[in-house]
Amino acid sequence: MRRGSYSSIGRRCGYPVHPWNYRRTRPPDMPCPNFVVVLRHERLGFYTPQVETLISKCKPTPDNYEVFKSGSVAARLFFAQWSCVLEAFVGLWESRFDGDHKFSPTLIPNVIVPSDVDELNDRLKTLFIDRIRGFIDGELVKRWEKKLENVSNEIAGISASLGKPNRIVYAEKLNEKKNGLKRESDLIEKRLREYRSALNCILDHLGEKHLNDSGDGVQVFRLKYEFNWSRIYHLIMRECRRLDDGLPIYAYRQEILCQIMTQQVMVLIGETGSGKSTQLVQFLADSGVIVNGSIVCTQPRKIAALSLADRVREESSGCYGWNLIGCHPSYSSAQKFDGKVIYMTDHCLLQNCMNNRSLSGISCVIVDEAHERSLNTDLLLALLKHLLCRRLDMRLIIMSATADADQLSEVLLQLWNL
Ligand SMILES: Nc1ncnc2c1ncn2[C@@H]1O[C@H](COP(=O)(O)OP(=O)(O)OP(=O)(O)O)[C@@H](O)[C@H]1O
Repeated sequence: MRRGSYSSIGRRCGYPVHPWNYRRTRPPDMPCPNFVVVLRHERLGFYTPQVETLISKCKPTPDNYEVFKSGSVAARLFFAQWSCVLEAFVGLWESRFDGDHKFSPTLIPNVIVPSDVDELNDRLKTLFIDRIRGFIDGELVKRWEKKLENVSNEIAGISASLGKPNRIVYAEKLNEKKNGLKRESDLIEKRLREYRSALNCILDHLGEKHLNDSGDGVQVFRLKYEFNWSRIYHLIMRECRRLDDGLPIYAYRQEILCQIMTQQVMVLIGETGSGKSTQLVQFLADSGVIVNGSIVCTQPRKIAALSLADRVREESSGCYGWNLIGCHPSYSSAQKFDGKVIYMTDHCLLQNCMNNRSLSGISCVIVDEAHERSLNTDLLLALLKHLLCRRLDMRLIIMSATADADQLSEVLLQLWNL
């Protein structure tokens, strides 16, 4: 036996002990475990049958466990042996990737040995790298490549038709269709490139070499040195969902990030539903382009601010800490900018701006639906103009679905020259 219970061998060997004292929370008849695997669920709810099934399939079986009927922790599995917890923990992540359950396992050791942490990280690195490689050449990518092939065949067919004598009206129609298909094919290629560069960025973090370059030189994820397996898992899955959804803005992620890195003000125009309001904040928060301070996205209406915050929280579940996506639908003097992304009404930001002229705590302001040109938006933009001169670290992004970018820039210049 490599190690006994925490109270005997763990202490005798002088291993450091995890600050969380399990003796306080474990059931009275349960011996103090050396290792605890916590199974968390992103959504609060009741999942006793699912978690019981998962535990029954866990190999090796835990020495003991607790199942919770509600809350974010679904269960805690207790192990005495390192070899057992290691196999069980890696197995739980494997089955998570296989889609057998939706619980994120976290290991809390009561007895910490650095070589154990290294062993666990090595095993998980191998598993994650293997799965990422699978995703890079997976079914989803093949489906998009097939679509790309079909579009290319269609373009070739139209080019062949255009080579024959045609009536002018018909030739114009064919040309229009060909241009549309070319745009679609470009978009698919760019989306695939974004997807690969995001997964390669995670491979980099895991210390794995890869052949493809990471696009425009912008890191789409800013990952800390230590491995947060749950976060990495959710980032991978969100990339797969993004490719699957095929929102137009995804194809331009690195281009947009490059612009924001180098320019203080940017005007972003995209058709309705292209993903501006929900995706851009996440791109910024992931990439670390906006390092300190919050990213504030203003909306003309409260309902839009609340619904977007909910949507982004749902989409990015597991990718950031708990309260990092917030919403301030109305102004309060006690408001703090402690979230990474905050949706608010333009009226609320204007009030904040009047009371805190330097907008300390905010590093990026996104003014959405700028074409609506409300009085609040215009006043806000006027105040932001002065602020941008003082705060060179600050970024302003003006977004609209319907406006012409040049026309909007012109209006802004006029407004700022007043
Ligand atoms: N609260 C929500 N619930 C469900 N789906 C949503 C929600 N908000 C956005 N979506 C979906 O997410 C996608 C991107 O929406 P998003 O609002 O980011 O686009 P947009 O370019 O900002 O559009 P608009 O210019 O109309 O604001 C759309 O397909 C939309 O249907």
